[in-house]
Amino acid sequence: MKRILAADGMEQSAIARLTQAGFEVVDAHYELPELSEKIKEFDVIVVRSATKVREPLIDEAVKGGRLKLIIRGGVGVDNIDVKYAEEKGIRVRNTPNASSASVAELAIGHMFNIARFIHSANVTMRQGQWNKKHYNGIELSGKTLGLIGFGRIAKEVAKRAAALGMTVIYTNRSGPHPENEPYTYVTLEELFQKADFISLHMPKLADRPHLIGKEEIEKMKDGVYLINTARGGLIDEEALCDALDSGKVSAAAIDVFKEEPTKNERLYTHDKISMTPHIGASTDEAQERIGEEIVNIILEFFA
Ligand SMILES: NC(=O)C1=CN([C@@H]2O[C@H](COP(=O)(O)OP(=O)(O)OC[C@H]3O[C@@H](n4cnc5c(N)ncnc54)[C@H](O)[C@@H]3O)[C@@H](O)[C@H]2O)C=CC1
Ligand SMILES: O=C(O)CCC(=O)C(=O)O
Repeated sequence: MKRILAADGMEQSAIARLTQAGFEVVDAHYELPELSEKIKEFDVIVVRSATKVREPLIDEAVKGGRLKLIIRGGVGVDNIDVKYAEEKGIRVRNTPNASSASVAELAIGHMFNIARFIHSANVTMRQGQWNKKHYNGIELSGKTLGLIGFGRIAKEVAKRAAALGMTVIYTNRSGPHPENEPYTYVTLEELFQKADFISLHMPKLADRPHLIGKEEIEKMKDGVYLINTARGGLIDEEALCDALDSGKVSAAAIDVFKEEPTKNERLYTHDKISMTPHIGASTDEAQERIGEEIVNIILEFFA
């Protein structure tokens, strides 16, 4: 019987379908070094973002001679040493489509938060304060939203932002494409100059720690709003805090952190940041779709 380790949880309906199809699913999270031993007993490991599948763990799996497939229940595979696994004959798959709408909705929600101080007002009202005078915000309507990366999630953000009356510009690695109309392609430099809101929707960089640091922030409009629901560290956290303190950046929204859970106290105590603990894909709908995709990948793989 093929054995599947759901290392970071899996939808019950997906577990039921796999069990029905004759697989044994173990829904358990192990930390290293225990995971290095456990992984030898499985044909498939399914992870979200908590479990890191790095070279040493892959070496242990290879010693076990059983692991054939690593599935990332999600989009970003930066927690898996993909090339190394594939070199060792272990396939790596992800579920690229399942969570786009959920992440897009979270990004838009964060934009409303920071434009209207919703995140701060929630905190201060719970403390018994009535800070009406402090919370004069701005409208999203009429503002320019710059999207960095224009893949599945950014396209969902663009649709929603356009419906709110925002002008959407984007930049990505592949350049302009007629399919992306009516949104306007710009270079990264142009985007920095033109955007009132900047939202990141691209993978973690392989060759450098961050995309946006002090220098890049200086090129942006005064009072810009930054949103990162992509990957932690794409915006340098210290440079961001400095820019929030100086007022160069009006406010920021962050779902993803350089280290998770974040220990950056300056960041998580900053009242100009609307933050969530990496919950972009944490909706019933996204997790159901992810579960379905995982089942389909496994059934197809072992067909
Ligand atoms: N907060 C959360 O829970 C979630 C976060 N994510 C993150 O969102 C990212 C984007 O997801 P999708 O839109 O589904 O991916 P996608 O693969 O559909 O799109 C990625 C886009 O980024 C662009 N890109 C890649 N490298 C770039 C660079 N150096 N500069 C500019 N553009 C670049 C690509 O050309 C493409 O347009 C994922 O890589 C993942 O890190 C994804 C799902 C959930
Ligand atoms: O599994 C999660 O909750 C994280 C989702 C994510 O970041 C991704 O799919 O890339």
